[in-house]
Amino acid sequence: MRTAVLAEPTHFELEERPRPSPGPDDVLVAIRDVGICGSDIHYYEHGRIGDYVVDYPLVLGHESAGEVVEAGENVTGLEPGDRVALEPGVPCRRCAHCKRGDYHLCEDVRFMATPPHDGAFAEYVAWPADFAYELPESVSTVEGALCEPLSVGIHACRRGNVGTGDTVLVTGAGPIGLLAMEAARAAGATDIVVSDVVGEKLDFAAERGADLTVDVTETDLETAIDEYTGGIGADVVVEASGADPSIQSTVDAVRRGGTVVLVGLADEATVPFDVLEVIDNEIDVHGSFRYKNTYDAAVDLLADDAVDVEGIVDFESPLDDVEAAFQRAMEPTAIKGMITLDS
Ligand SMILES: NC(=O)c1ccc[n+]([C@@H]2O[C@H](COP(=O)([O-])OP(=O)(O)OC[C@H]3O[C@@H](n4cnc5c(N)ncnc54)[C@H](O)[C@@H]3O)[C@@H](O)[C@H]2O)c1
Ligand SMILES: C[C@@H](O)[C@H](N)C(=O)O
Repeated sequence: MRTAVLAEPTHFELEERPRPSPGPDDVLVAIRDVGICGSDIHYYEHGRIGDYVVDYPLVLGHESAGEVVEAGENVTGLEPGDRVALEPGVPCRRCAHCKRGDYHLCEDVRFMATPPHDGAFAEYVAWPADFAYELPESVSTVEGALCEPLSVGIHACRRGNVGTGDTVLVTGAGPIGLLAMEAARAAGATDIVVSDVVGEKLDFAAERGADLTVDVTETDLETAIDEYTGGIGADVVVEASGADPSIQSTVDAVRRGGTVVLVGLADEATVPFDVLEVIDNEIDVHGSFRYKNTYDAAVDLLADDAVDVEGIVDFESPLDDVEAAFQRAMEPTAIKGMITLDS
């Protein structure tokens, strides 16, 4: 099968590799669409993210969907011809975290495209059937692939307990912020404010329904939120930029008794943070790591047309052009590139 392999920093090679064989509990999936995520770009450019260091060659891509072509002997509920979204992190199922139900915190998770595990920029992937979610007729495989970043947004909104009538501030209008905005709206938020430092990103967020956008290079975020909420502050802040100033501003923008959800990964582990504001204002600060039990919800939201994910895709490229696609994805105004594979 054709496979795009990251052979060295900033260089892919197209290789012929053997088609994987599904185990008894797996499905073999002919991949149709794979999104390019910021973490793929980071591995492409820098060869590492924190302690995860690429041992070349590595297959990138973890936002994937395709068509089942073979099902292992124990698989029930999926058969050849079914279209599925693949949840990329398969946990050990045995550790204390898995047994508590926090399978996304499993330390032995096999997560696609996270060293040393290969991802989905390939014609076929064999994957455990219980981490493959059937897509109804009305949901495309592009949408199936985007269940992954949508899941990050759903999990963040669950961590923030976003509810009916809430005002939610999303800081950062990249794919994660835009899809957190979708998830917040679907969870009942009626007012969504989005901040960024790039005007084009904010224009795009406004086109997609943000009620207010704030360019923090021009306007003070706390002042803008105060004006919008009559001095109260946002009920929930979802921090989706990873930028230090944005992380610091969350505690000023949230209301007393509100919740801050930290999704964006800061460059450094330590960011100065006003803990007295957190204490005096009883602010709940939650980390949000990947997701758990979100794929069924993501597929249902898509089937109900309750979220728009496909609209964030700004270009599609074939597997053969993966290198050019990554170069394009690195442009400052790019949002989401999609690698498409022929049937
Ligand atoms: N916690 C998790 O499980 C998880 C999962 C996926 C991604 N992430 C992280 O979430 C973040 C967002 O991911 P993405 O793919 O959307 O990234 P992205 O780089 O595409 O988007 C980040 C956005 O933040 C904007 N930004 C920069 N400085 C800002 C500031 N001071 N205020 C407001 N916005 C600012 C950028 O212009 C950009 O539009 C990244 O840090 C990523 O690593 C975390
Ligand atoms: C969750 C996923 O999208 C993220 N890029 C990660 O590797 O954790």
